[in-house]
Amino acid sequence: MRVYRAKDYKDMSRKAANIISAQIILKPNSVLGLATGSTPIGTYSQLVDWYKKGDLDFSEVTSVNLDEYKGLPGTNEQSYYYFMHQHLFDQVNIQERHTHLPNGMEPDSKKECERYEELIRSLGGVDLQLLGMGHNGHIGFNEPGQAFETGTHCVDLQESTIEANKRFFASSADVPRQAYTMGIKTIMQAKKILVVVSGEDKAEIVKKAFFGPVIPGVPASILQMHNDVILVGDEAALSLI
Ligand SMILES: N[C@@H]1[C@@H](O)[C@H](O)[C@@H](COP(=O)(O)O)O[C@@H]1O
Repeated sequence: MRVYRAKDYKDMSRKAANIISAQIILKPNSVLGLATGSTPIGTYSQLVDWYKKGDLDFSEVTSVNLDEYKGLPGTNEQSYYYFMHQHLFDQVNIQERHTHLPNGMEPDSKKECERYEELIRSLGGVDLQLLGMGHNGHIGFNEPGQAFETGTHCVDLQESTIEANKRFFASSADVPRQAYTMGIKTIMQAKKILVVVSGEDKAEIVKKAFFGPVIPGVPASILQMHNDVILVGDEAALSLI
């Protein structure tokens, strides 16, 4: 694992965007695994900026997102579909048909998870997977305790995750209780993984995930077993390592 220390959130975003940008320049038809959450917003905005300056071209890029709330339509502002269109897809020249997320409106979990897993396989896998990390070490929506070997599946969100994400909803009662997410196995199959972390509140989990034992209780700890992981964090998030 390589660790890039950034001085603040802006610097972290620029460093992460640089890595994604290099990926696209070296392989214009890359399959990017994308993430939501507040941490990668600055990374997306930096990519949009470079695109607008003419330095990046997304026309051949394909994207597959990590996860989506079950039961939220793409028109809902809290859906990850909406988030991705707002922060990236609508602002660059990626082709809509090349952008993929789990379909939160598919009620049949088995059917949707199989479709998504098959889609990723048919694309030849993910070249670069961007990840944020929850306070309990979740990646995507893989909550602590789940088996490392799962593919895309439907999860019951933990109370702490619902609490953390309620800031985006009117109340915690409005936060969906389930989500579709790529599994740990799906994530680990990506050729390269880029993790972004920011803020003092992530320092403890960063230490546990990257320097503690590899255990299902800390889902992100499995990343220690991947042979091409880059961790980009700001001073605060990396303060304990
Ligand atoms: N499903 C997403 C994760 O992919 C993300 O990593 C996490 C942390 O979000 P933030 O970056 O806002 O701390 O939030 C959500 O639960």
